[in-house]
Amino acid sequence: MSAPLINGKQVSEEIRGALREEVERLMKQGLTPGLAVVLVGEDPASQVYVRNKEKACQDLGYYSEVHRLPAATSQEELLALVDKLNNQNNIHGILVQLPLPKHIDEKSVIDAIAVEKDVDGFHPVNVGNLVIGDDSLLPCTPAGVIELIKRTGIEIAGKHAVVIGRSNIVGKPVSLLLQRENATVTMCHSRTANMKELTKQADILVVAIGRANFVDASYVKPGAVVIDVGMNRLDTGKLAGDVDFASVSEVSGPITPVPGGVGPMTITMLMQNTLIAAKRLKGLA
Ligand SMILES: Nc1nc2c(c(=O)[nH]1)N[C@@H](CN(C=O)c1ccc(C(=O)N[C@@H](CCC(=O)O)C(=O)O)cc1)CN2
Repeated sequence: MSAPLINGKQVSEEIRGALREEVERLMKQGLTPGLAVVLVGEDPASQVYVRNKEKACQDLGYYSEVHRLPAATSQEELLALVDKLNNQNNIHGILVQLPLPKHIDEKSVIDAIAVEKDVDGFHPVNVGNLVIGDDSLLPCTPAGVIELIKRTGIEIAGKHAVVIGRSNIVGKPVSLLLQRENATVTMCHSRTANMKELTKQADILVVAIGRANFVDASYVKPGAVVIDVGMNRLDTGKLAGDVDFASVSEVSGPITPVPGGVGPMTITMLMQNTLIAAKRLKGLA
């Protein structure tokens, strides 16, 4: 490997340091940011992510509530909890961990979260504001991708960015955020013809297609920045990105590893969103 690593853990720690200091200042003004996380069921990966969110709150001095509900929880029960949290003054951010059990309609639950407490940035009003370029709470992983690129000292403006993947939670919002940073953006997806012809034009390649090791060196222009948003658990138990790191890092420029790249930024951006939401709700921003 010759390509420089983009270190998500390090960038994440830098941001958390600044958040910690800001929380200390806000607490002197009587504001403690509060985050409620709701987990339904026992998905092992979700349990780890929720525990890490709880730890991040403790580490940064936030108030936190974790609601662990049985898998058989009904949609009505979950909506009643969301309603209670919407009206709770010490809670500024609400996150319902995804995926939800199949009998619960994700959209109904996301739509029920108060827009100003939607620290996941998934509510249609926040998505709409992102599309038109108005102020909104940004989805955590896409916001983390942009922070990671910028804080590594990589210029986005004027670059050709190619995004592989068109999901509502990563591909679409990351494309919009790259445009907002003045990149020229091309989107590819599973039905794109001649994908390599497009990806080989990318100065910045963001991969979020959800297929382990999908992108190898033949997709990448020499020296291009490569951001791997993939997180695929292999049968061996190992975590793999959507990028074949060994192959791509032979030709690429700066590249994110998995783990240790975009992943750590997701929870850090959640903490940042919670702080922003708390300040807005208190009239301090
Ligand atoms: N309501 C939400 N649900 C889910 C989201 C989300 O943003 N909001 N994203 C993912 C899970 N996720 C946070 O919830 C998340 C995923 C991965 C990481 C992370 O730090 N990954 C590490 C590796 C961890 C491991 O070994 O498993 C890394 O990449 O270094 C943090 C958060 C789905 N659900």
